[in-house]
Amino acid sequence: KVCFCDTNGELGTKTLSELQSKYGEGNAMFQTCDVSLQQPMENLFKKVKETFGCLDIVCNNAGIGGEVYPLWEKTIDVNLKGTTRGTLLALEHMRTDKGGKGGVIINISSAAGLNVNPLSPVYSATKAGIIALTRSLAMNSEVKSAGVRLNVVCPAFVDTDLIKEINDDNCLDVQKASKFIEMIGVVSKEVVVDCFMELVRDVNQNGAVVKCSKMDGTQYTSIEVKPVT
Ligand SMILES: NC(=O)C1=CN([C@@H]2O[C@H](COP(=O)(O)OP(=O)(O)OC[C@H]3O[C@@H](n4cnc5c(N)ncnc54)[C@H](O)[C@@H]3O)[C@@H](O)[C@H]2O)C=CC1
Ligand SMILES: CC/C=C\C[C@H](O)[C@H](O)/C=C/C=C/C=C\C=C\C(=O)C/C=C\CCC(=O)O
Repeated sequence: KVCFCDTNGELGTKTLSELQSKYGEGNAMFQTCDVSLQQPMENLFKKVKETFGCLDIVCNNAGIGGEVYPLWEKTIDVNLKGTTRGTLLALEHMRTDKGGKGGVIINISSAAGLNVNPLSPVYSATKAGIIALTRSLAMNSEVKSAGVRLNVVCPAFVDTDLIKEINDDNCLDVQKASKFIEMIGVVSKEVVVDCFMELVRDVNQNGAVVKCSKMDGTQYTSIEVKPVT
């Protein structure tokens, strides 16, 4: 069973029909919802719990690019605040100490958050924030005891609309970006899905940061962690 949300109602409804005809009407739900808004997101999580009984897997995936005002602020609202909101709501519904059944949260960051990207600094900062948020919660002893794992996927370039829409609003130098993307290469959506599924299925993965790139393949990063006592 799956529920997904998007601000694009038309695309969401089309995808919902496809999922329902493949997996059955009662097994897929779509809600138009903006991840940057608290109340609609709270309502959505409640609705999923009422409809499906519990939440086992949550993916915070919504993301945009924007480097000039007011788009840079929206980029922080959607990418960093939206992912934080979705993560905290997911935790609330999944934690065994709050009546949940445990589960796994997968957040979608970017290689731009692992590395730096001088052509999209605001985007890059939001994606670095997502990595820090996810790893920090994954290492929190109370979250661990409550049966929730958190992992993060950092794709380099993926064949989606996001990289087809590079312009002066979301990039500081479109020509340089195009050359950079050509150099790194672009992976298919399936590569990211495989990585996502591995992090869902492997119960030993908690706090994992995985980069998927055409140039380097799929790599688990190793960042030294000094345990907080
Ligand atoms: N395409 C790429 O090269 C890469 C993408 N990513 C990340 O992957 C994730 C998915 O992006 P793509 O599928 O590539 O882009 P996309 O542009 O095809 O899809 C993003 C989706 O998010 C939705 N969305 C935007 N703002 C929203 C909001 N406020 N609330 C709810 N939904 C909203 C859009 O309507 C769209 O359907 C994003 O977080 C992106 O930053 C990360 C690295 C590389
Ligand atoms: C170069 C892109 C510039 C602008 C793009 C816009 O901001 C756009 O809206 C979205 C960008 C999405 C970027 C996705 C991935 C970015 C990856 C990197 O910047 C770094 C990739 C590889 C670095 C080499 C490595 O670490 O392996």
